[in-house]
Amino acid sequence: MKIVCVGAGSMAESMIHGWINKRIMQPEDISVMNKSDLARLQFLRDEYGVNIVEREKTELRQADFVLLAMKPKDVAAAVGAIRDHLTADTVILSVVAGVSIKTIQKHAGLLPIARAMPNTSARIGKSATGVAWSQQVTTGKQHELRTLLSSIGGVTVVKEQQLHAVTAVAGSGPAYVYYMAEAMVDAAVAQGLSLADATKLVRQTFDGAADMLQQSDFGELRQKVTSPNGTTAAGIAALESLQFKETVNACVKAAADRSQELGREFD
Ligand SMILES: NC(=O)C1=CN([C@@H]2O[C@H](COP(=O)(O)OP(=O)(O)OC[C@H]3O[C@@H](n4cnc5c(N)ncnc54)[C@H](OP(=O)(O)O)[C@@H]3O)[C@@H](O)[C@H]2O)C=CC1
Ligand SMILES: O=C(O)[C@@H]1CCC=N1
Repeated sequence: MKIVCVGAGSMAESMIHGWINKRIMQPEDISVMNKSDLARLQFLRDEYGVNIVEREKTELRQADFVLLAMKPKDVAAAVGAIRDHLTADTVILSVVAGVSIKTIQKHAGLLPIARAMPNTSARIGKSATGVAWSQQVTTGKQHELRTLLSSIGGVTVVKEQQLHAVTAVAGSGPAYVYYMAEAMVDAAVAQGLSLADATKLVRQTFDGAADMLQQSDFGELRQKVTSPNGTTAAGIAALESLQFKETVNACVKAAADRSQELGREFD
């Protein structure tokens, strides 16, 4: 299997790292290209052993999958520059937020398109990825896609329209978790801990809780920590009085709305 990554930023790197780490892909079967940043391509070549797409772009003709990993605003130009080098059975795998299969086909022609929404935990094989594909993607290619995506984490097949929600909760999700971790460190420092101790304690708390989340119901886990009239109950009451769940709902809704908006803006 050969893959060309069009767009070589943080998402492409996370996926490349995951594929190579899990030995799903050999580095020599992966090629990278971007708009102008040659130093970035050279870094990826030196770090992972991948190829840089040559001026003639022959790598594209040989590709089974072409990963689109640029910002939504750059899709039209990027696809325009590669479309004449693609064959009819190249599958385009887009991780671009918001931009629909229909829009990509408008630029690329009626090729098989898959849209996936991974997150940066792909780097350590722990992405939460949602995926949808067009009817042109054959059963064999669907199987290869699942192999590719499951090598970077868990895969959930959804309807294309549901990718906005997947993006809002799982694509952007790691950033919310990091933000919560930052807030907990700040709060711990305000309660008298050193920054180093606060950071160590919060890191370990997230690590343990993330493992526990795999084993039981979320609400049950919370109940087990919460003694009647104890410290956790006091903390959760403060979160409730400040409408924490409503705040999280507003956060996920804003991200999903932005995903829809990006889709409209770059159609
Ligand atoms: N970061 C994340 O957590 C996630 C991101 N995504 C999606 O992945 C996509 C990429 O995000 P991310 O990796 O963070 O972005 P980056 O800004 O890190 O990388 C964008 C890449 O696109 C390249 N590019 C821009 N224009 C073109 C072009 N015309 N032809 C070829 N390459 C081009 C840039 O090249 P150059 O530097 O030369 O301009 C750069 O390599 C986005 O659409 C985002 O929605 C999806 C899931 C998670
Ligand atoms: O912020 C973004 O637009 C991208 C999509 C999901 C994560 N990062």
